[in-house]
Amino acid sequence: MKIFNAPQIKELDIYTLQEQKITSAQLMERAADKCATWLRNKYPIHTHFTIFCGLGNNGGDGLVIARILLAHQYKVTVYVVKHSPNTSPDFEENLALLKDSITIKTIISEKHIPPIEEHSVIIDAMFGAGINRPIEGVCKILIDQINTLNNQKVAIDIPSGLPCEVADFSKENTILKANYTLTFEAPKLTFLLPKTAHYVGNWKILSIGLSENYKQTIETQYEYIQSKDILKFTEKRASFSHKGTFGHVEMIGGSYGKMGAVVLATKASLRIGAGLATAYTPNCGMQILQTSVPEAMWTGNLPCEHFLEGNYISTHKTVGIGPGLGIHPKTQTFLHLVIKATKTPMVIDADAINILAKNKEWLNQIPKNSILTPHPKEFERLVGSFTNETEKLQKLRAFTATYQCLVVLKGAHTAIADVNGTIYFNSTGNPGMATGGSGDVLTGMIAGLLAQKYTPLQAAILGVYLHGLAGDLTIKEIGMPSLIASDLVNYIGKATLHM
Ligand SMILES: NC(=O)C1=CN([C@@H]2O[C@H](COP(=O)(O)OP(=O)(O)OC[C@H]3O[C@@H](n4cnc5c(N)ncnc54)[C@H](OP(=O)(O)O)[C@@H]3O)[C@@H](O)[C@H]2O)[C@H](O)CC1
Ligand SMILES: [K+]
Repeated sequence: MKIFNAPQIKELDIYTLQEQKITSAQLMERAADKCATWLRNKYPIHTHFTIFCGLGNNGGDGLVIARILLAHQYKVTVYVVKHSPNTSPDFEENLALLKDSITIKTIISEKHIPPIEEHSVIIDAMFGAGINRPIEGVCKILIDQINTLNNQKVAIDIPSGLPCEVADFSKENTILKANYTLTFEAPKLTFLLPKTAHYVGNWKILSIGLSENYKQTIETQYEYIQSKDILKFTEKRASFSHKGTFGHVEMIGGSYGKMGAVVLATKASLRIGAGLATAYTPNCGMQILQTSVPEAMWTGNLPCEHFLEGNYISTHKTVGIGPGLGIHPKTQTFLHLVIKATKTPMVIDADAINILAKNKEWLNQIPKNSILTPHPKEFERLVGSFTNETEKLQKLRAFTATYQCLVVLKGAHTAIADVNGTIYFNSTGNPGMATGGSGDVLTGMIAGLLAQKYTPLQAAILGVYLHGLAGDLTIKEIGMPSLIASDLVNYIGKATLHM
């Protein structure tokens, strides 16, 4: 699903009105009706709503929602925050319609800000996608006050003050903190970024029937990955397949005391469907690997006992490297040899990333279209520090362009940055997955998919999506705090049933 910025949403609106031969007021009615339906399903009939409306179309949505809720016997109080002489035509039209049903109160200055009933649900329809500068004056005072209240707060389209994309003013801006956000058609970029996501609460996408034809023509820098995006490229197995059909993963890593990471990654590569897997570890890993993953083969390189060192000869398998690797100087040299000897895309994780961060001149030598899977701290080691989300995304794009690789930046809504600059955000996963070994499982899954001849972008997207889904399925059974990385491996199979 594409993620649009504010000008793109406007374009899409205008095209939709022409294509469907409807007025903007009819589109507003459709959008507000979706919100009202959601509210009616969630809140029982005696619920009181306090709706704060701005003067543009977000405010117009609020007025229509009020009209619909009133018609369904809800108790509704509406305030229009009059911060400017300008109003939108659809706001005016709906203000006139609502005036027939209730008295609408106006907030012009601080003294008009009302006390709010303790159990009233606050609907935020002050500013939506049209926000273009910091909020000041009476709106700021009102939002600051609302943010101190424990009432449930439902934002329409976007919490007031939050831009669709990160803007220069978002850092010091006043933003309403919602429990729920009912957003139209597609999520906004700021819903997916760590510094701004907490304003949005639980968000729901409400489809308002914008032109699918026109969406196809809009080029976006961001996408949101859902199950239907995955289904486009997953492949069924042909009847006459054999284990060679599904590739051979070579999982390189491990050091004394950190062998579990390779166990998890190797198992995950097999669970996601690689035909064969070989774990490549120091000698101290041989018995551990052979016992805990009997399906995999083992190889090492004498005389490395506790960490990998020495020579490396490629056997042209699909390489994943990093889990449990350590950063011993001899291991660093070994990693350089692996990178130079490997000619096809590889998965680079954990200490392999940390070693590259110490030896940046080697980055130019990694095979084209390789996939690096850093967590935020590892990413920072690679690209240097960043002060805000815009800078982080810029650095992410610059990195993939410079080194012609993909980056999987792990976290809530893991971001997959393609070589061409598109960034895909994941929709699966949960905080229970913030646990040791979770990343090693992901490395194994992506390597296993690469071995099965998915393209690097497909392998990264599919691996991240299914990894998150395995986590979501796990917590349904055992809860979040109990989730450990081995559970993720065990639930890969169930996750793939959704493909
Ligand atoms: N396709 C859709 O998604 C649909 C969305 N709808 C709703 O429409 C809004 C967007 O409406 P819009 O009128 O464009 O914008 P807003 O209501 O968010 O803002 C109105 C004006 O407010 C001014 N503004 C901006 N920032 C500030 C500020 N900090 N302080 C004061 N005023 C501000 C600005 O006008 P200026 O001329 O003053 O610059 C805005 O234009 C969308 O979010 C949905 O809720 C439709 O209802 C259906 C289709
Ligand atoms: K809003």
